[in-house]
Amino acid sequence: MGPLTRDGALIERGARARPAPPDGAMVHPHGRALPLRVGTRGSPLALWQTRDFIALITRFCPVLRHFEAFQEEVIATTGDLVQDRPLAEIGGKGLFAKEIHEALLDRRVDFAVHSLKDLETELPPGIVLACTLKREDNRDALVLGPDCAAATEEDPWACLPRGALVGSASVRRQAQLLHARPDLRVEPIRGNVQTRLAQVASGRFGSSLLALAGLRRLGLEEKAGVVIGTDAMLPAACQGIVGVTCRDDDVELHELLSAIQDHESRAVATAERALLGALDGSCRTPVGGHARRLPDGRLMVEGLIARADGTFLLRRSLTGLVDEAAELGRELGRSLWRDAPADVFG
Ligand SMILES: NCc1[nH]cc(CCC(=O)O)c1CC(=O)O
Repeated sequence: MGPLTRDGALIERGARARPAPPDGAMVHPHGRALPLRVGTRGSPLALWQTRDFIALITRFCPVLRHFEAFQEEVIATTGDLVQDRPLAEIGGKGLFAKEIHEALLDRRVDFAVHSLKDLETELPPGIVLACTLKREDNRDALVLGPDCAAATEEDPWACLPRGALVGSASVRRQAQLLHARPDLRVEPIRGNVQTRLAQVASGRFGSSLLALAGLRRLGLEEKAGVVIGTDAMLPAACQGIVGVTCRDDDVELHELLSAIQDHESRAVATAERALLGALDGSCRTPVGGHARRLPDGRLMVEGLIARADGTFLLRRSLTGLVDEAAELGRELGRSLWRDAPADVFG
């Protein structure tokens, strides 16, 4: 195995997993059968993230570079299959991961790559979050249609005309937008990033809110008309972070995966997932979370809970030691939970 230090700037882009060679399983020095089967959703963003991860792990484990070491298994999830309704209506948690967890537990795949913000805080027994990658920018961005004005620095919403229709299926984005701009209308927009962009370009929606991370990974950053600062819109917990799951009894793979983990990202993910867990809302509950390291090394966690129509919004922060990331997130979550009206929990 090669050196396990990580240099985010050196990640190879666009590496592709290939099918296993016809002459059967290969064995790598730890006695493990190759190829390793990687579970992934099939959206362009999911595939990009999976291939980026394969490039990364290959970099740190050169032995995997010399073989056709990975095999992608594309898995359709409930979140992918239901395109005609907002996910909040379907209910339940982990709509983008259930089928992927099942594939892991059935040993149809060895590990899986996820957008961590779509992964439920309590994983099924037998599955662990083995690794989190360096966080991409976690801010949201406005994609602007032809009727929008030029963006200004001081007011990110000023470019939206009065009464404009904004496409978003996220109650978190909707609540914060309506809180700032009660004149706007928000209607659900679904589908992958490209589909949403097309619906703004066609005029069906005046604008849309998307994660900057997704646009950037897909090479579509120029579509971000305005990048919304976290003061104006608190991102979703773990937005911009890719996480990798495996079976907890797969000790050697777990070790390999956790060796390439980004520790900073793990700390903020731990705090943000604990915050989310403590709030215990339904997927109709608008919740935001953002943790970051301060220059003095401590961890600051910000959290937000709101009513979907924007008529209630509570935002607080808590600062503490990085080693207590989970406790910090949980305590902040509990404090928000105590002071939010019952109806926001859906
Ligand atoms: N729910 C879909 C989803 N899951 C992760 C991302 C963006 C990438 C990331 O957060 O890492 C997106 C698209 C979006 O919210 O615009």
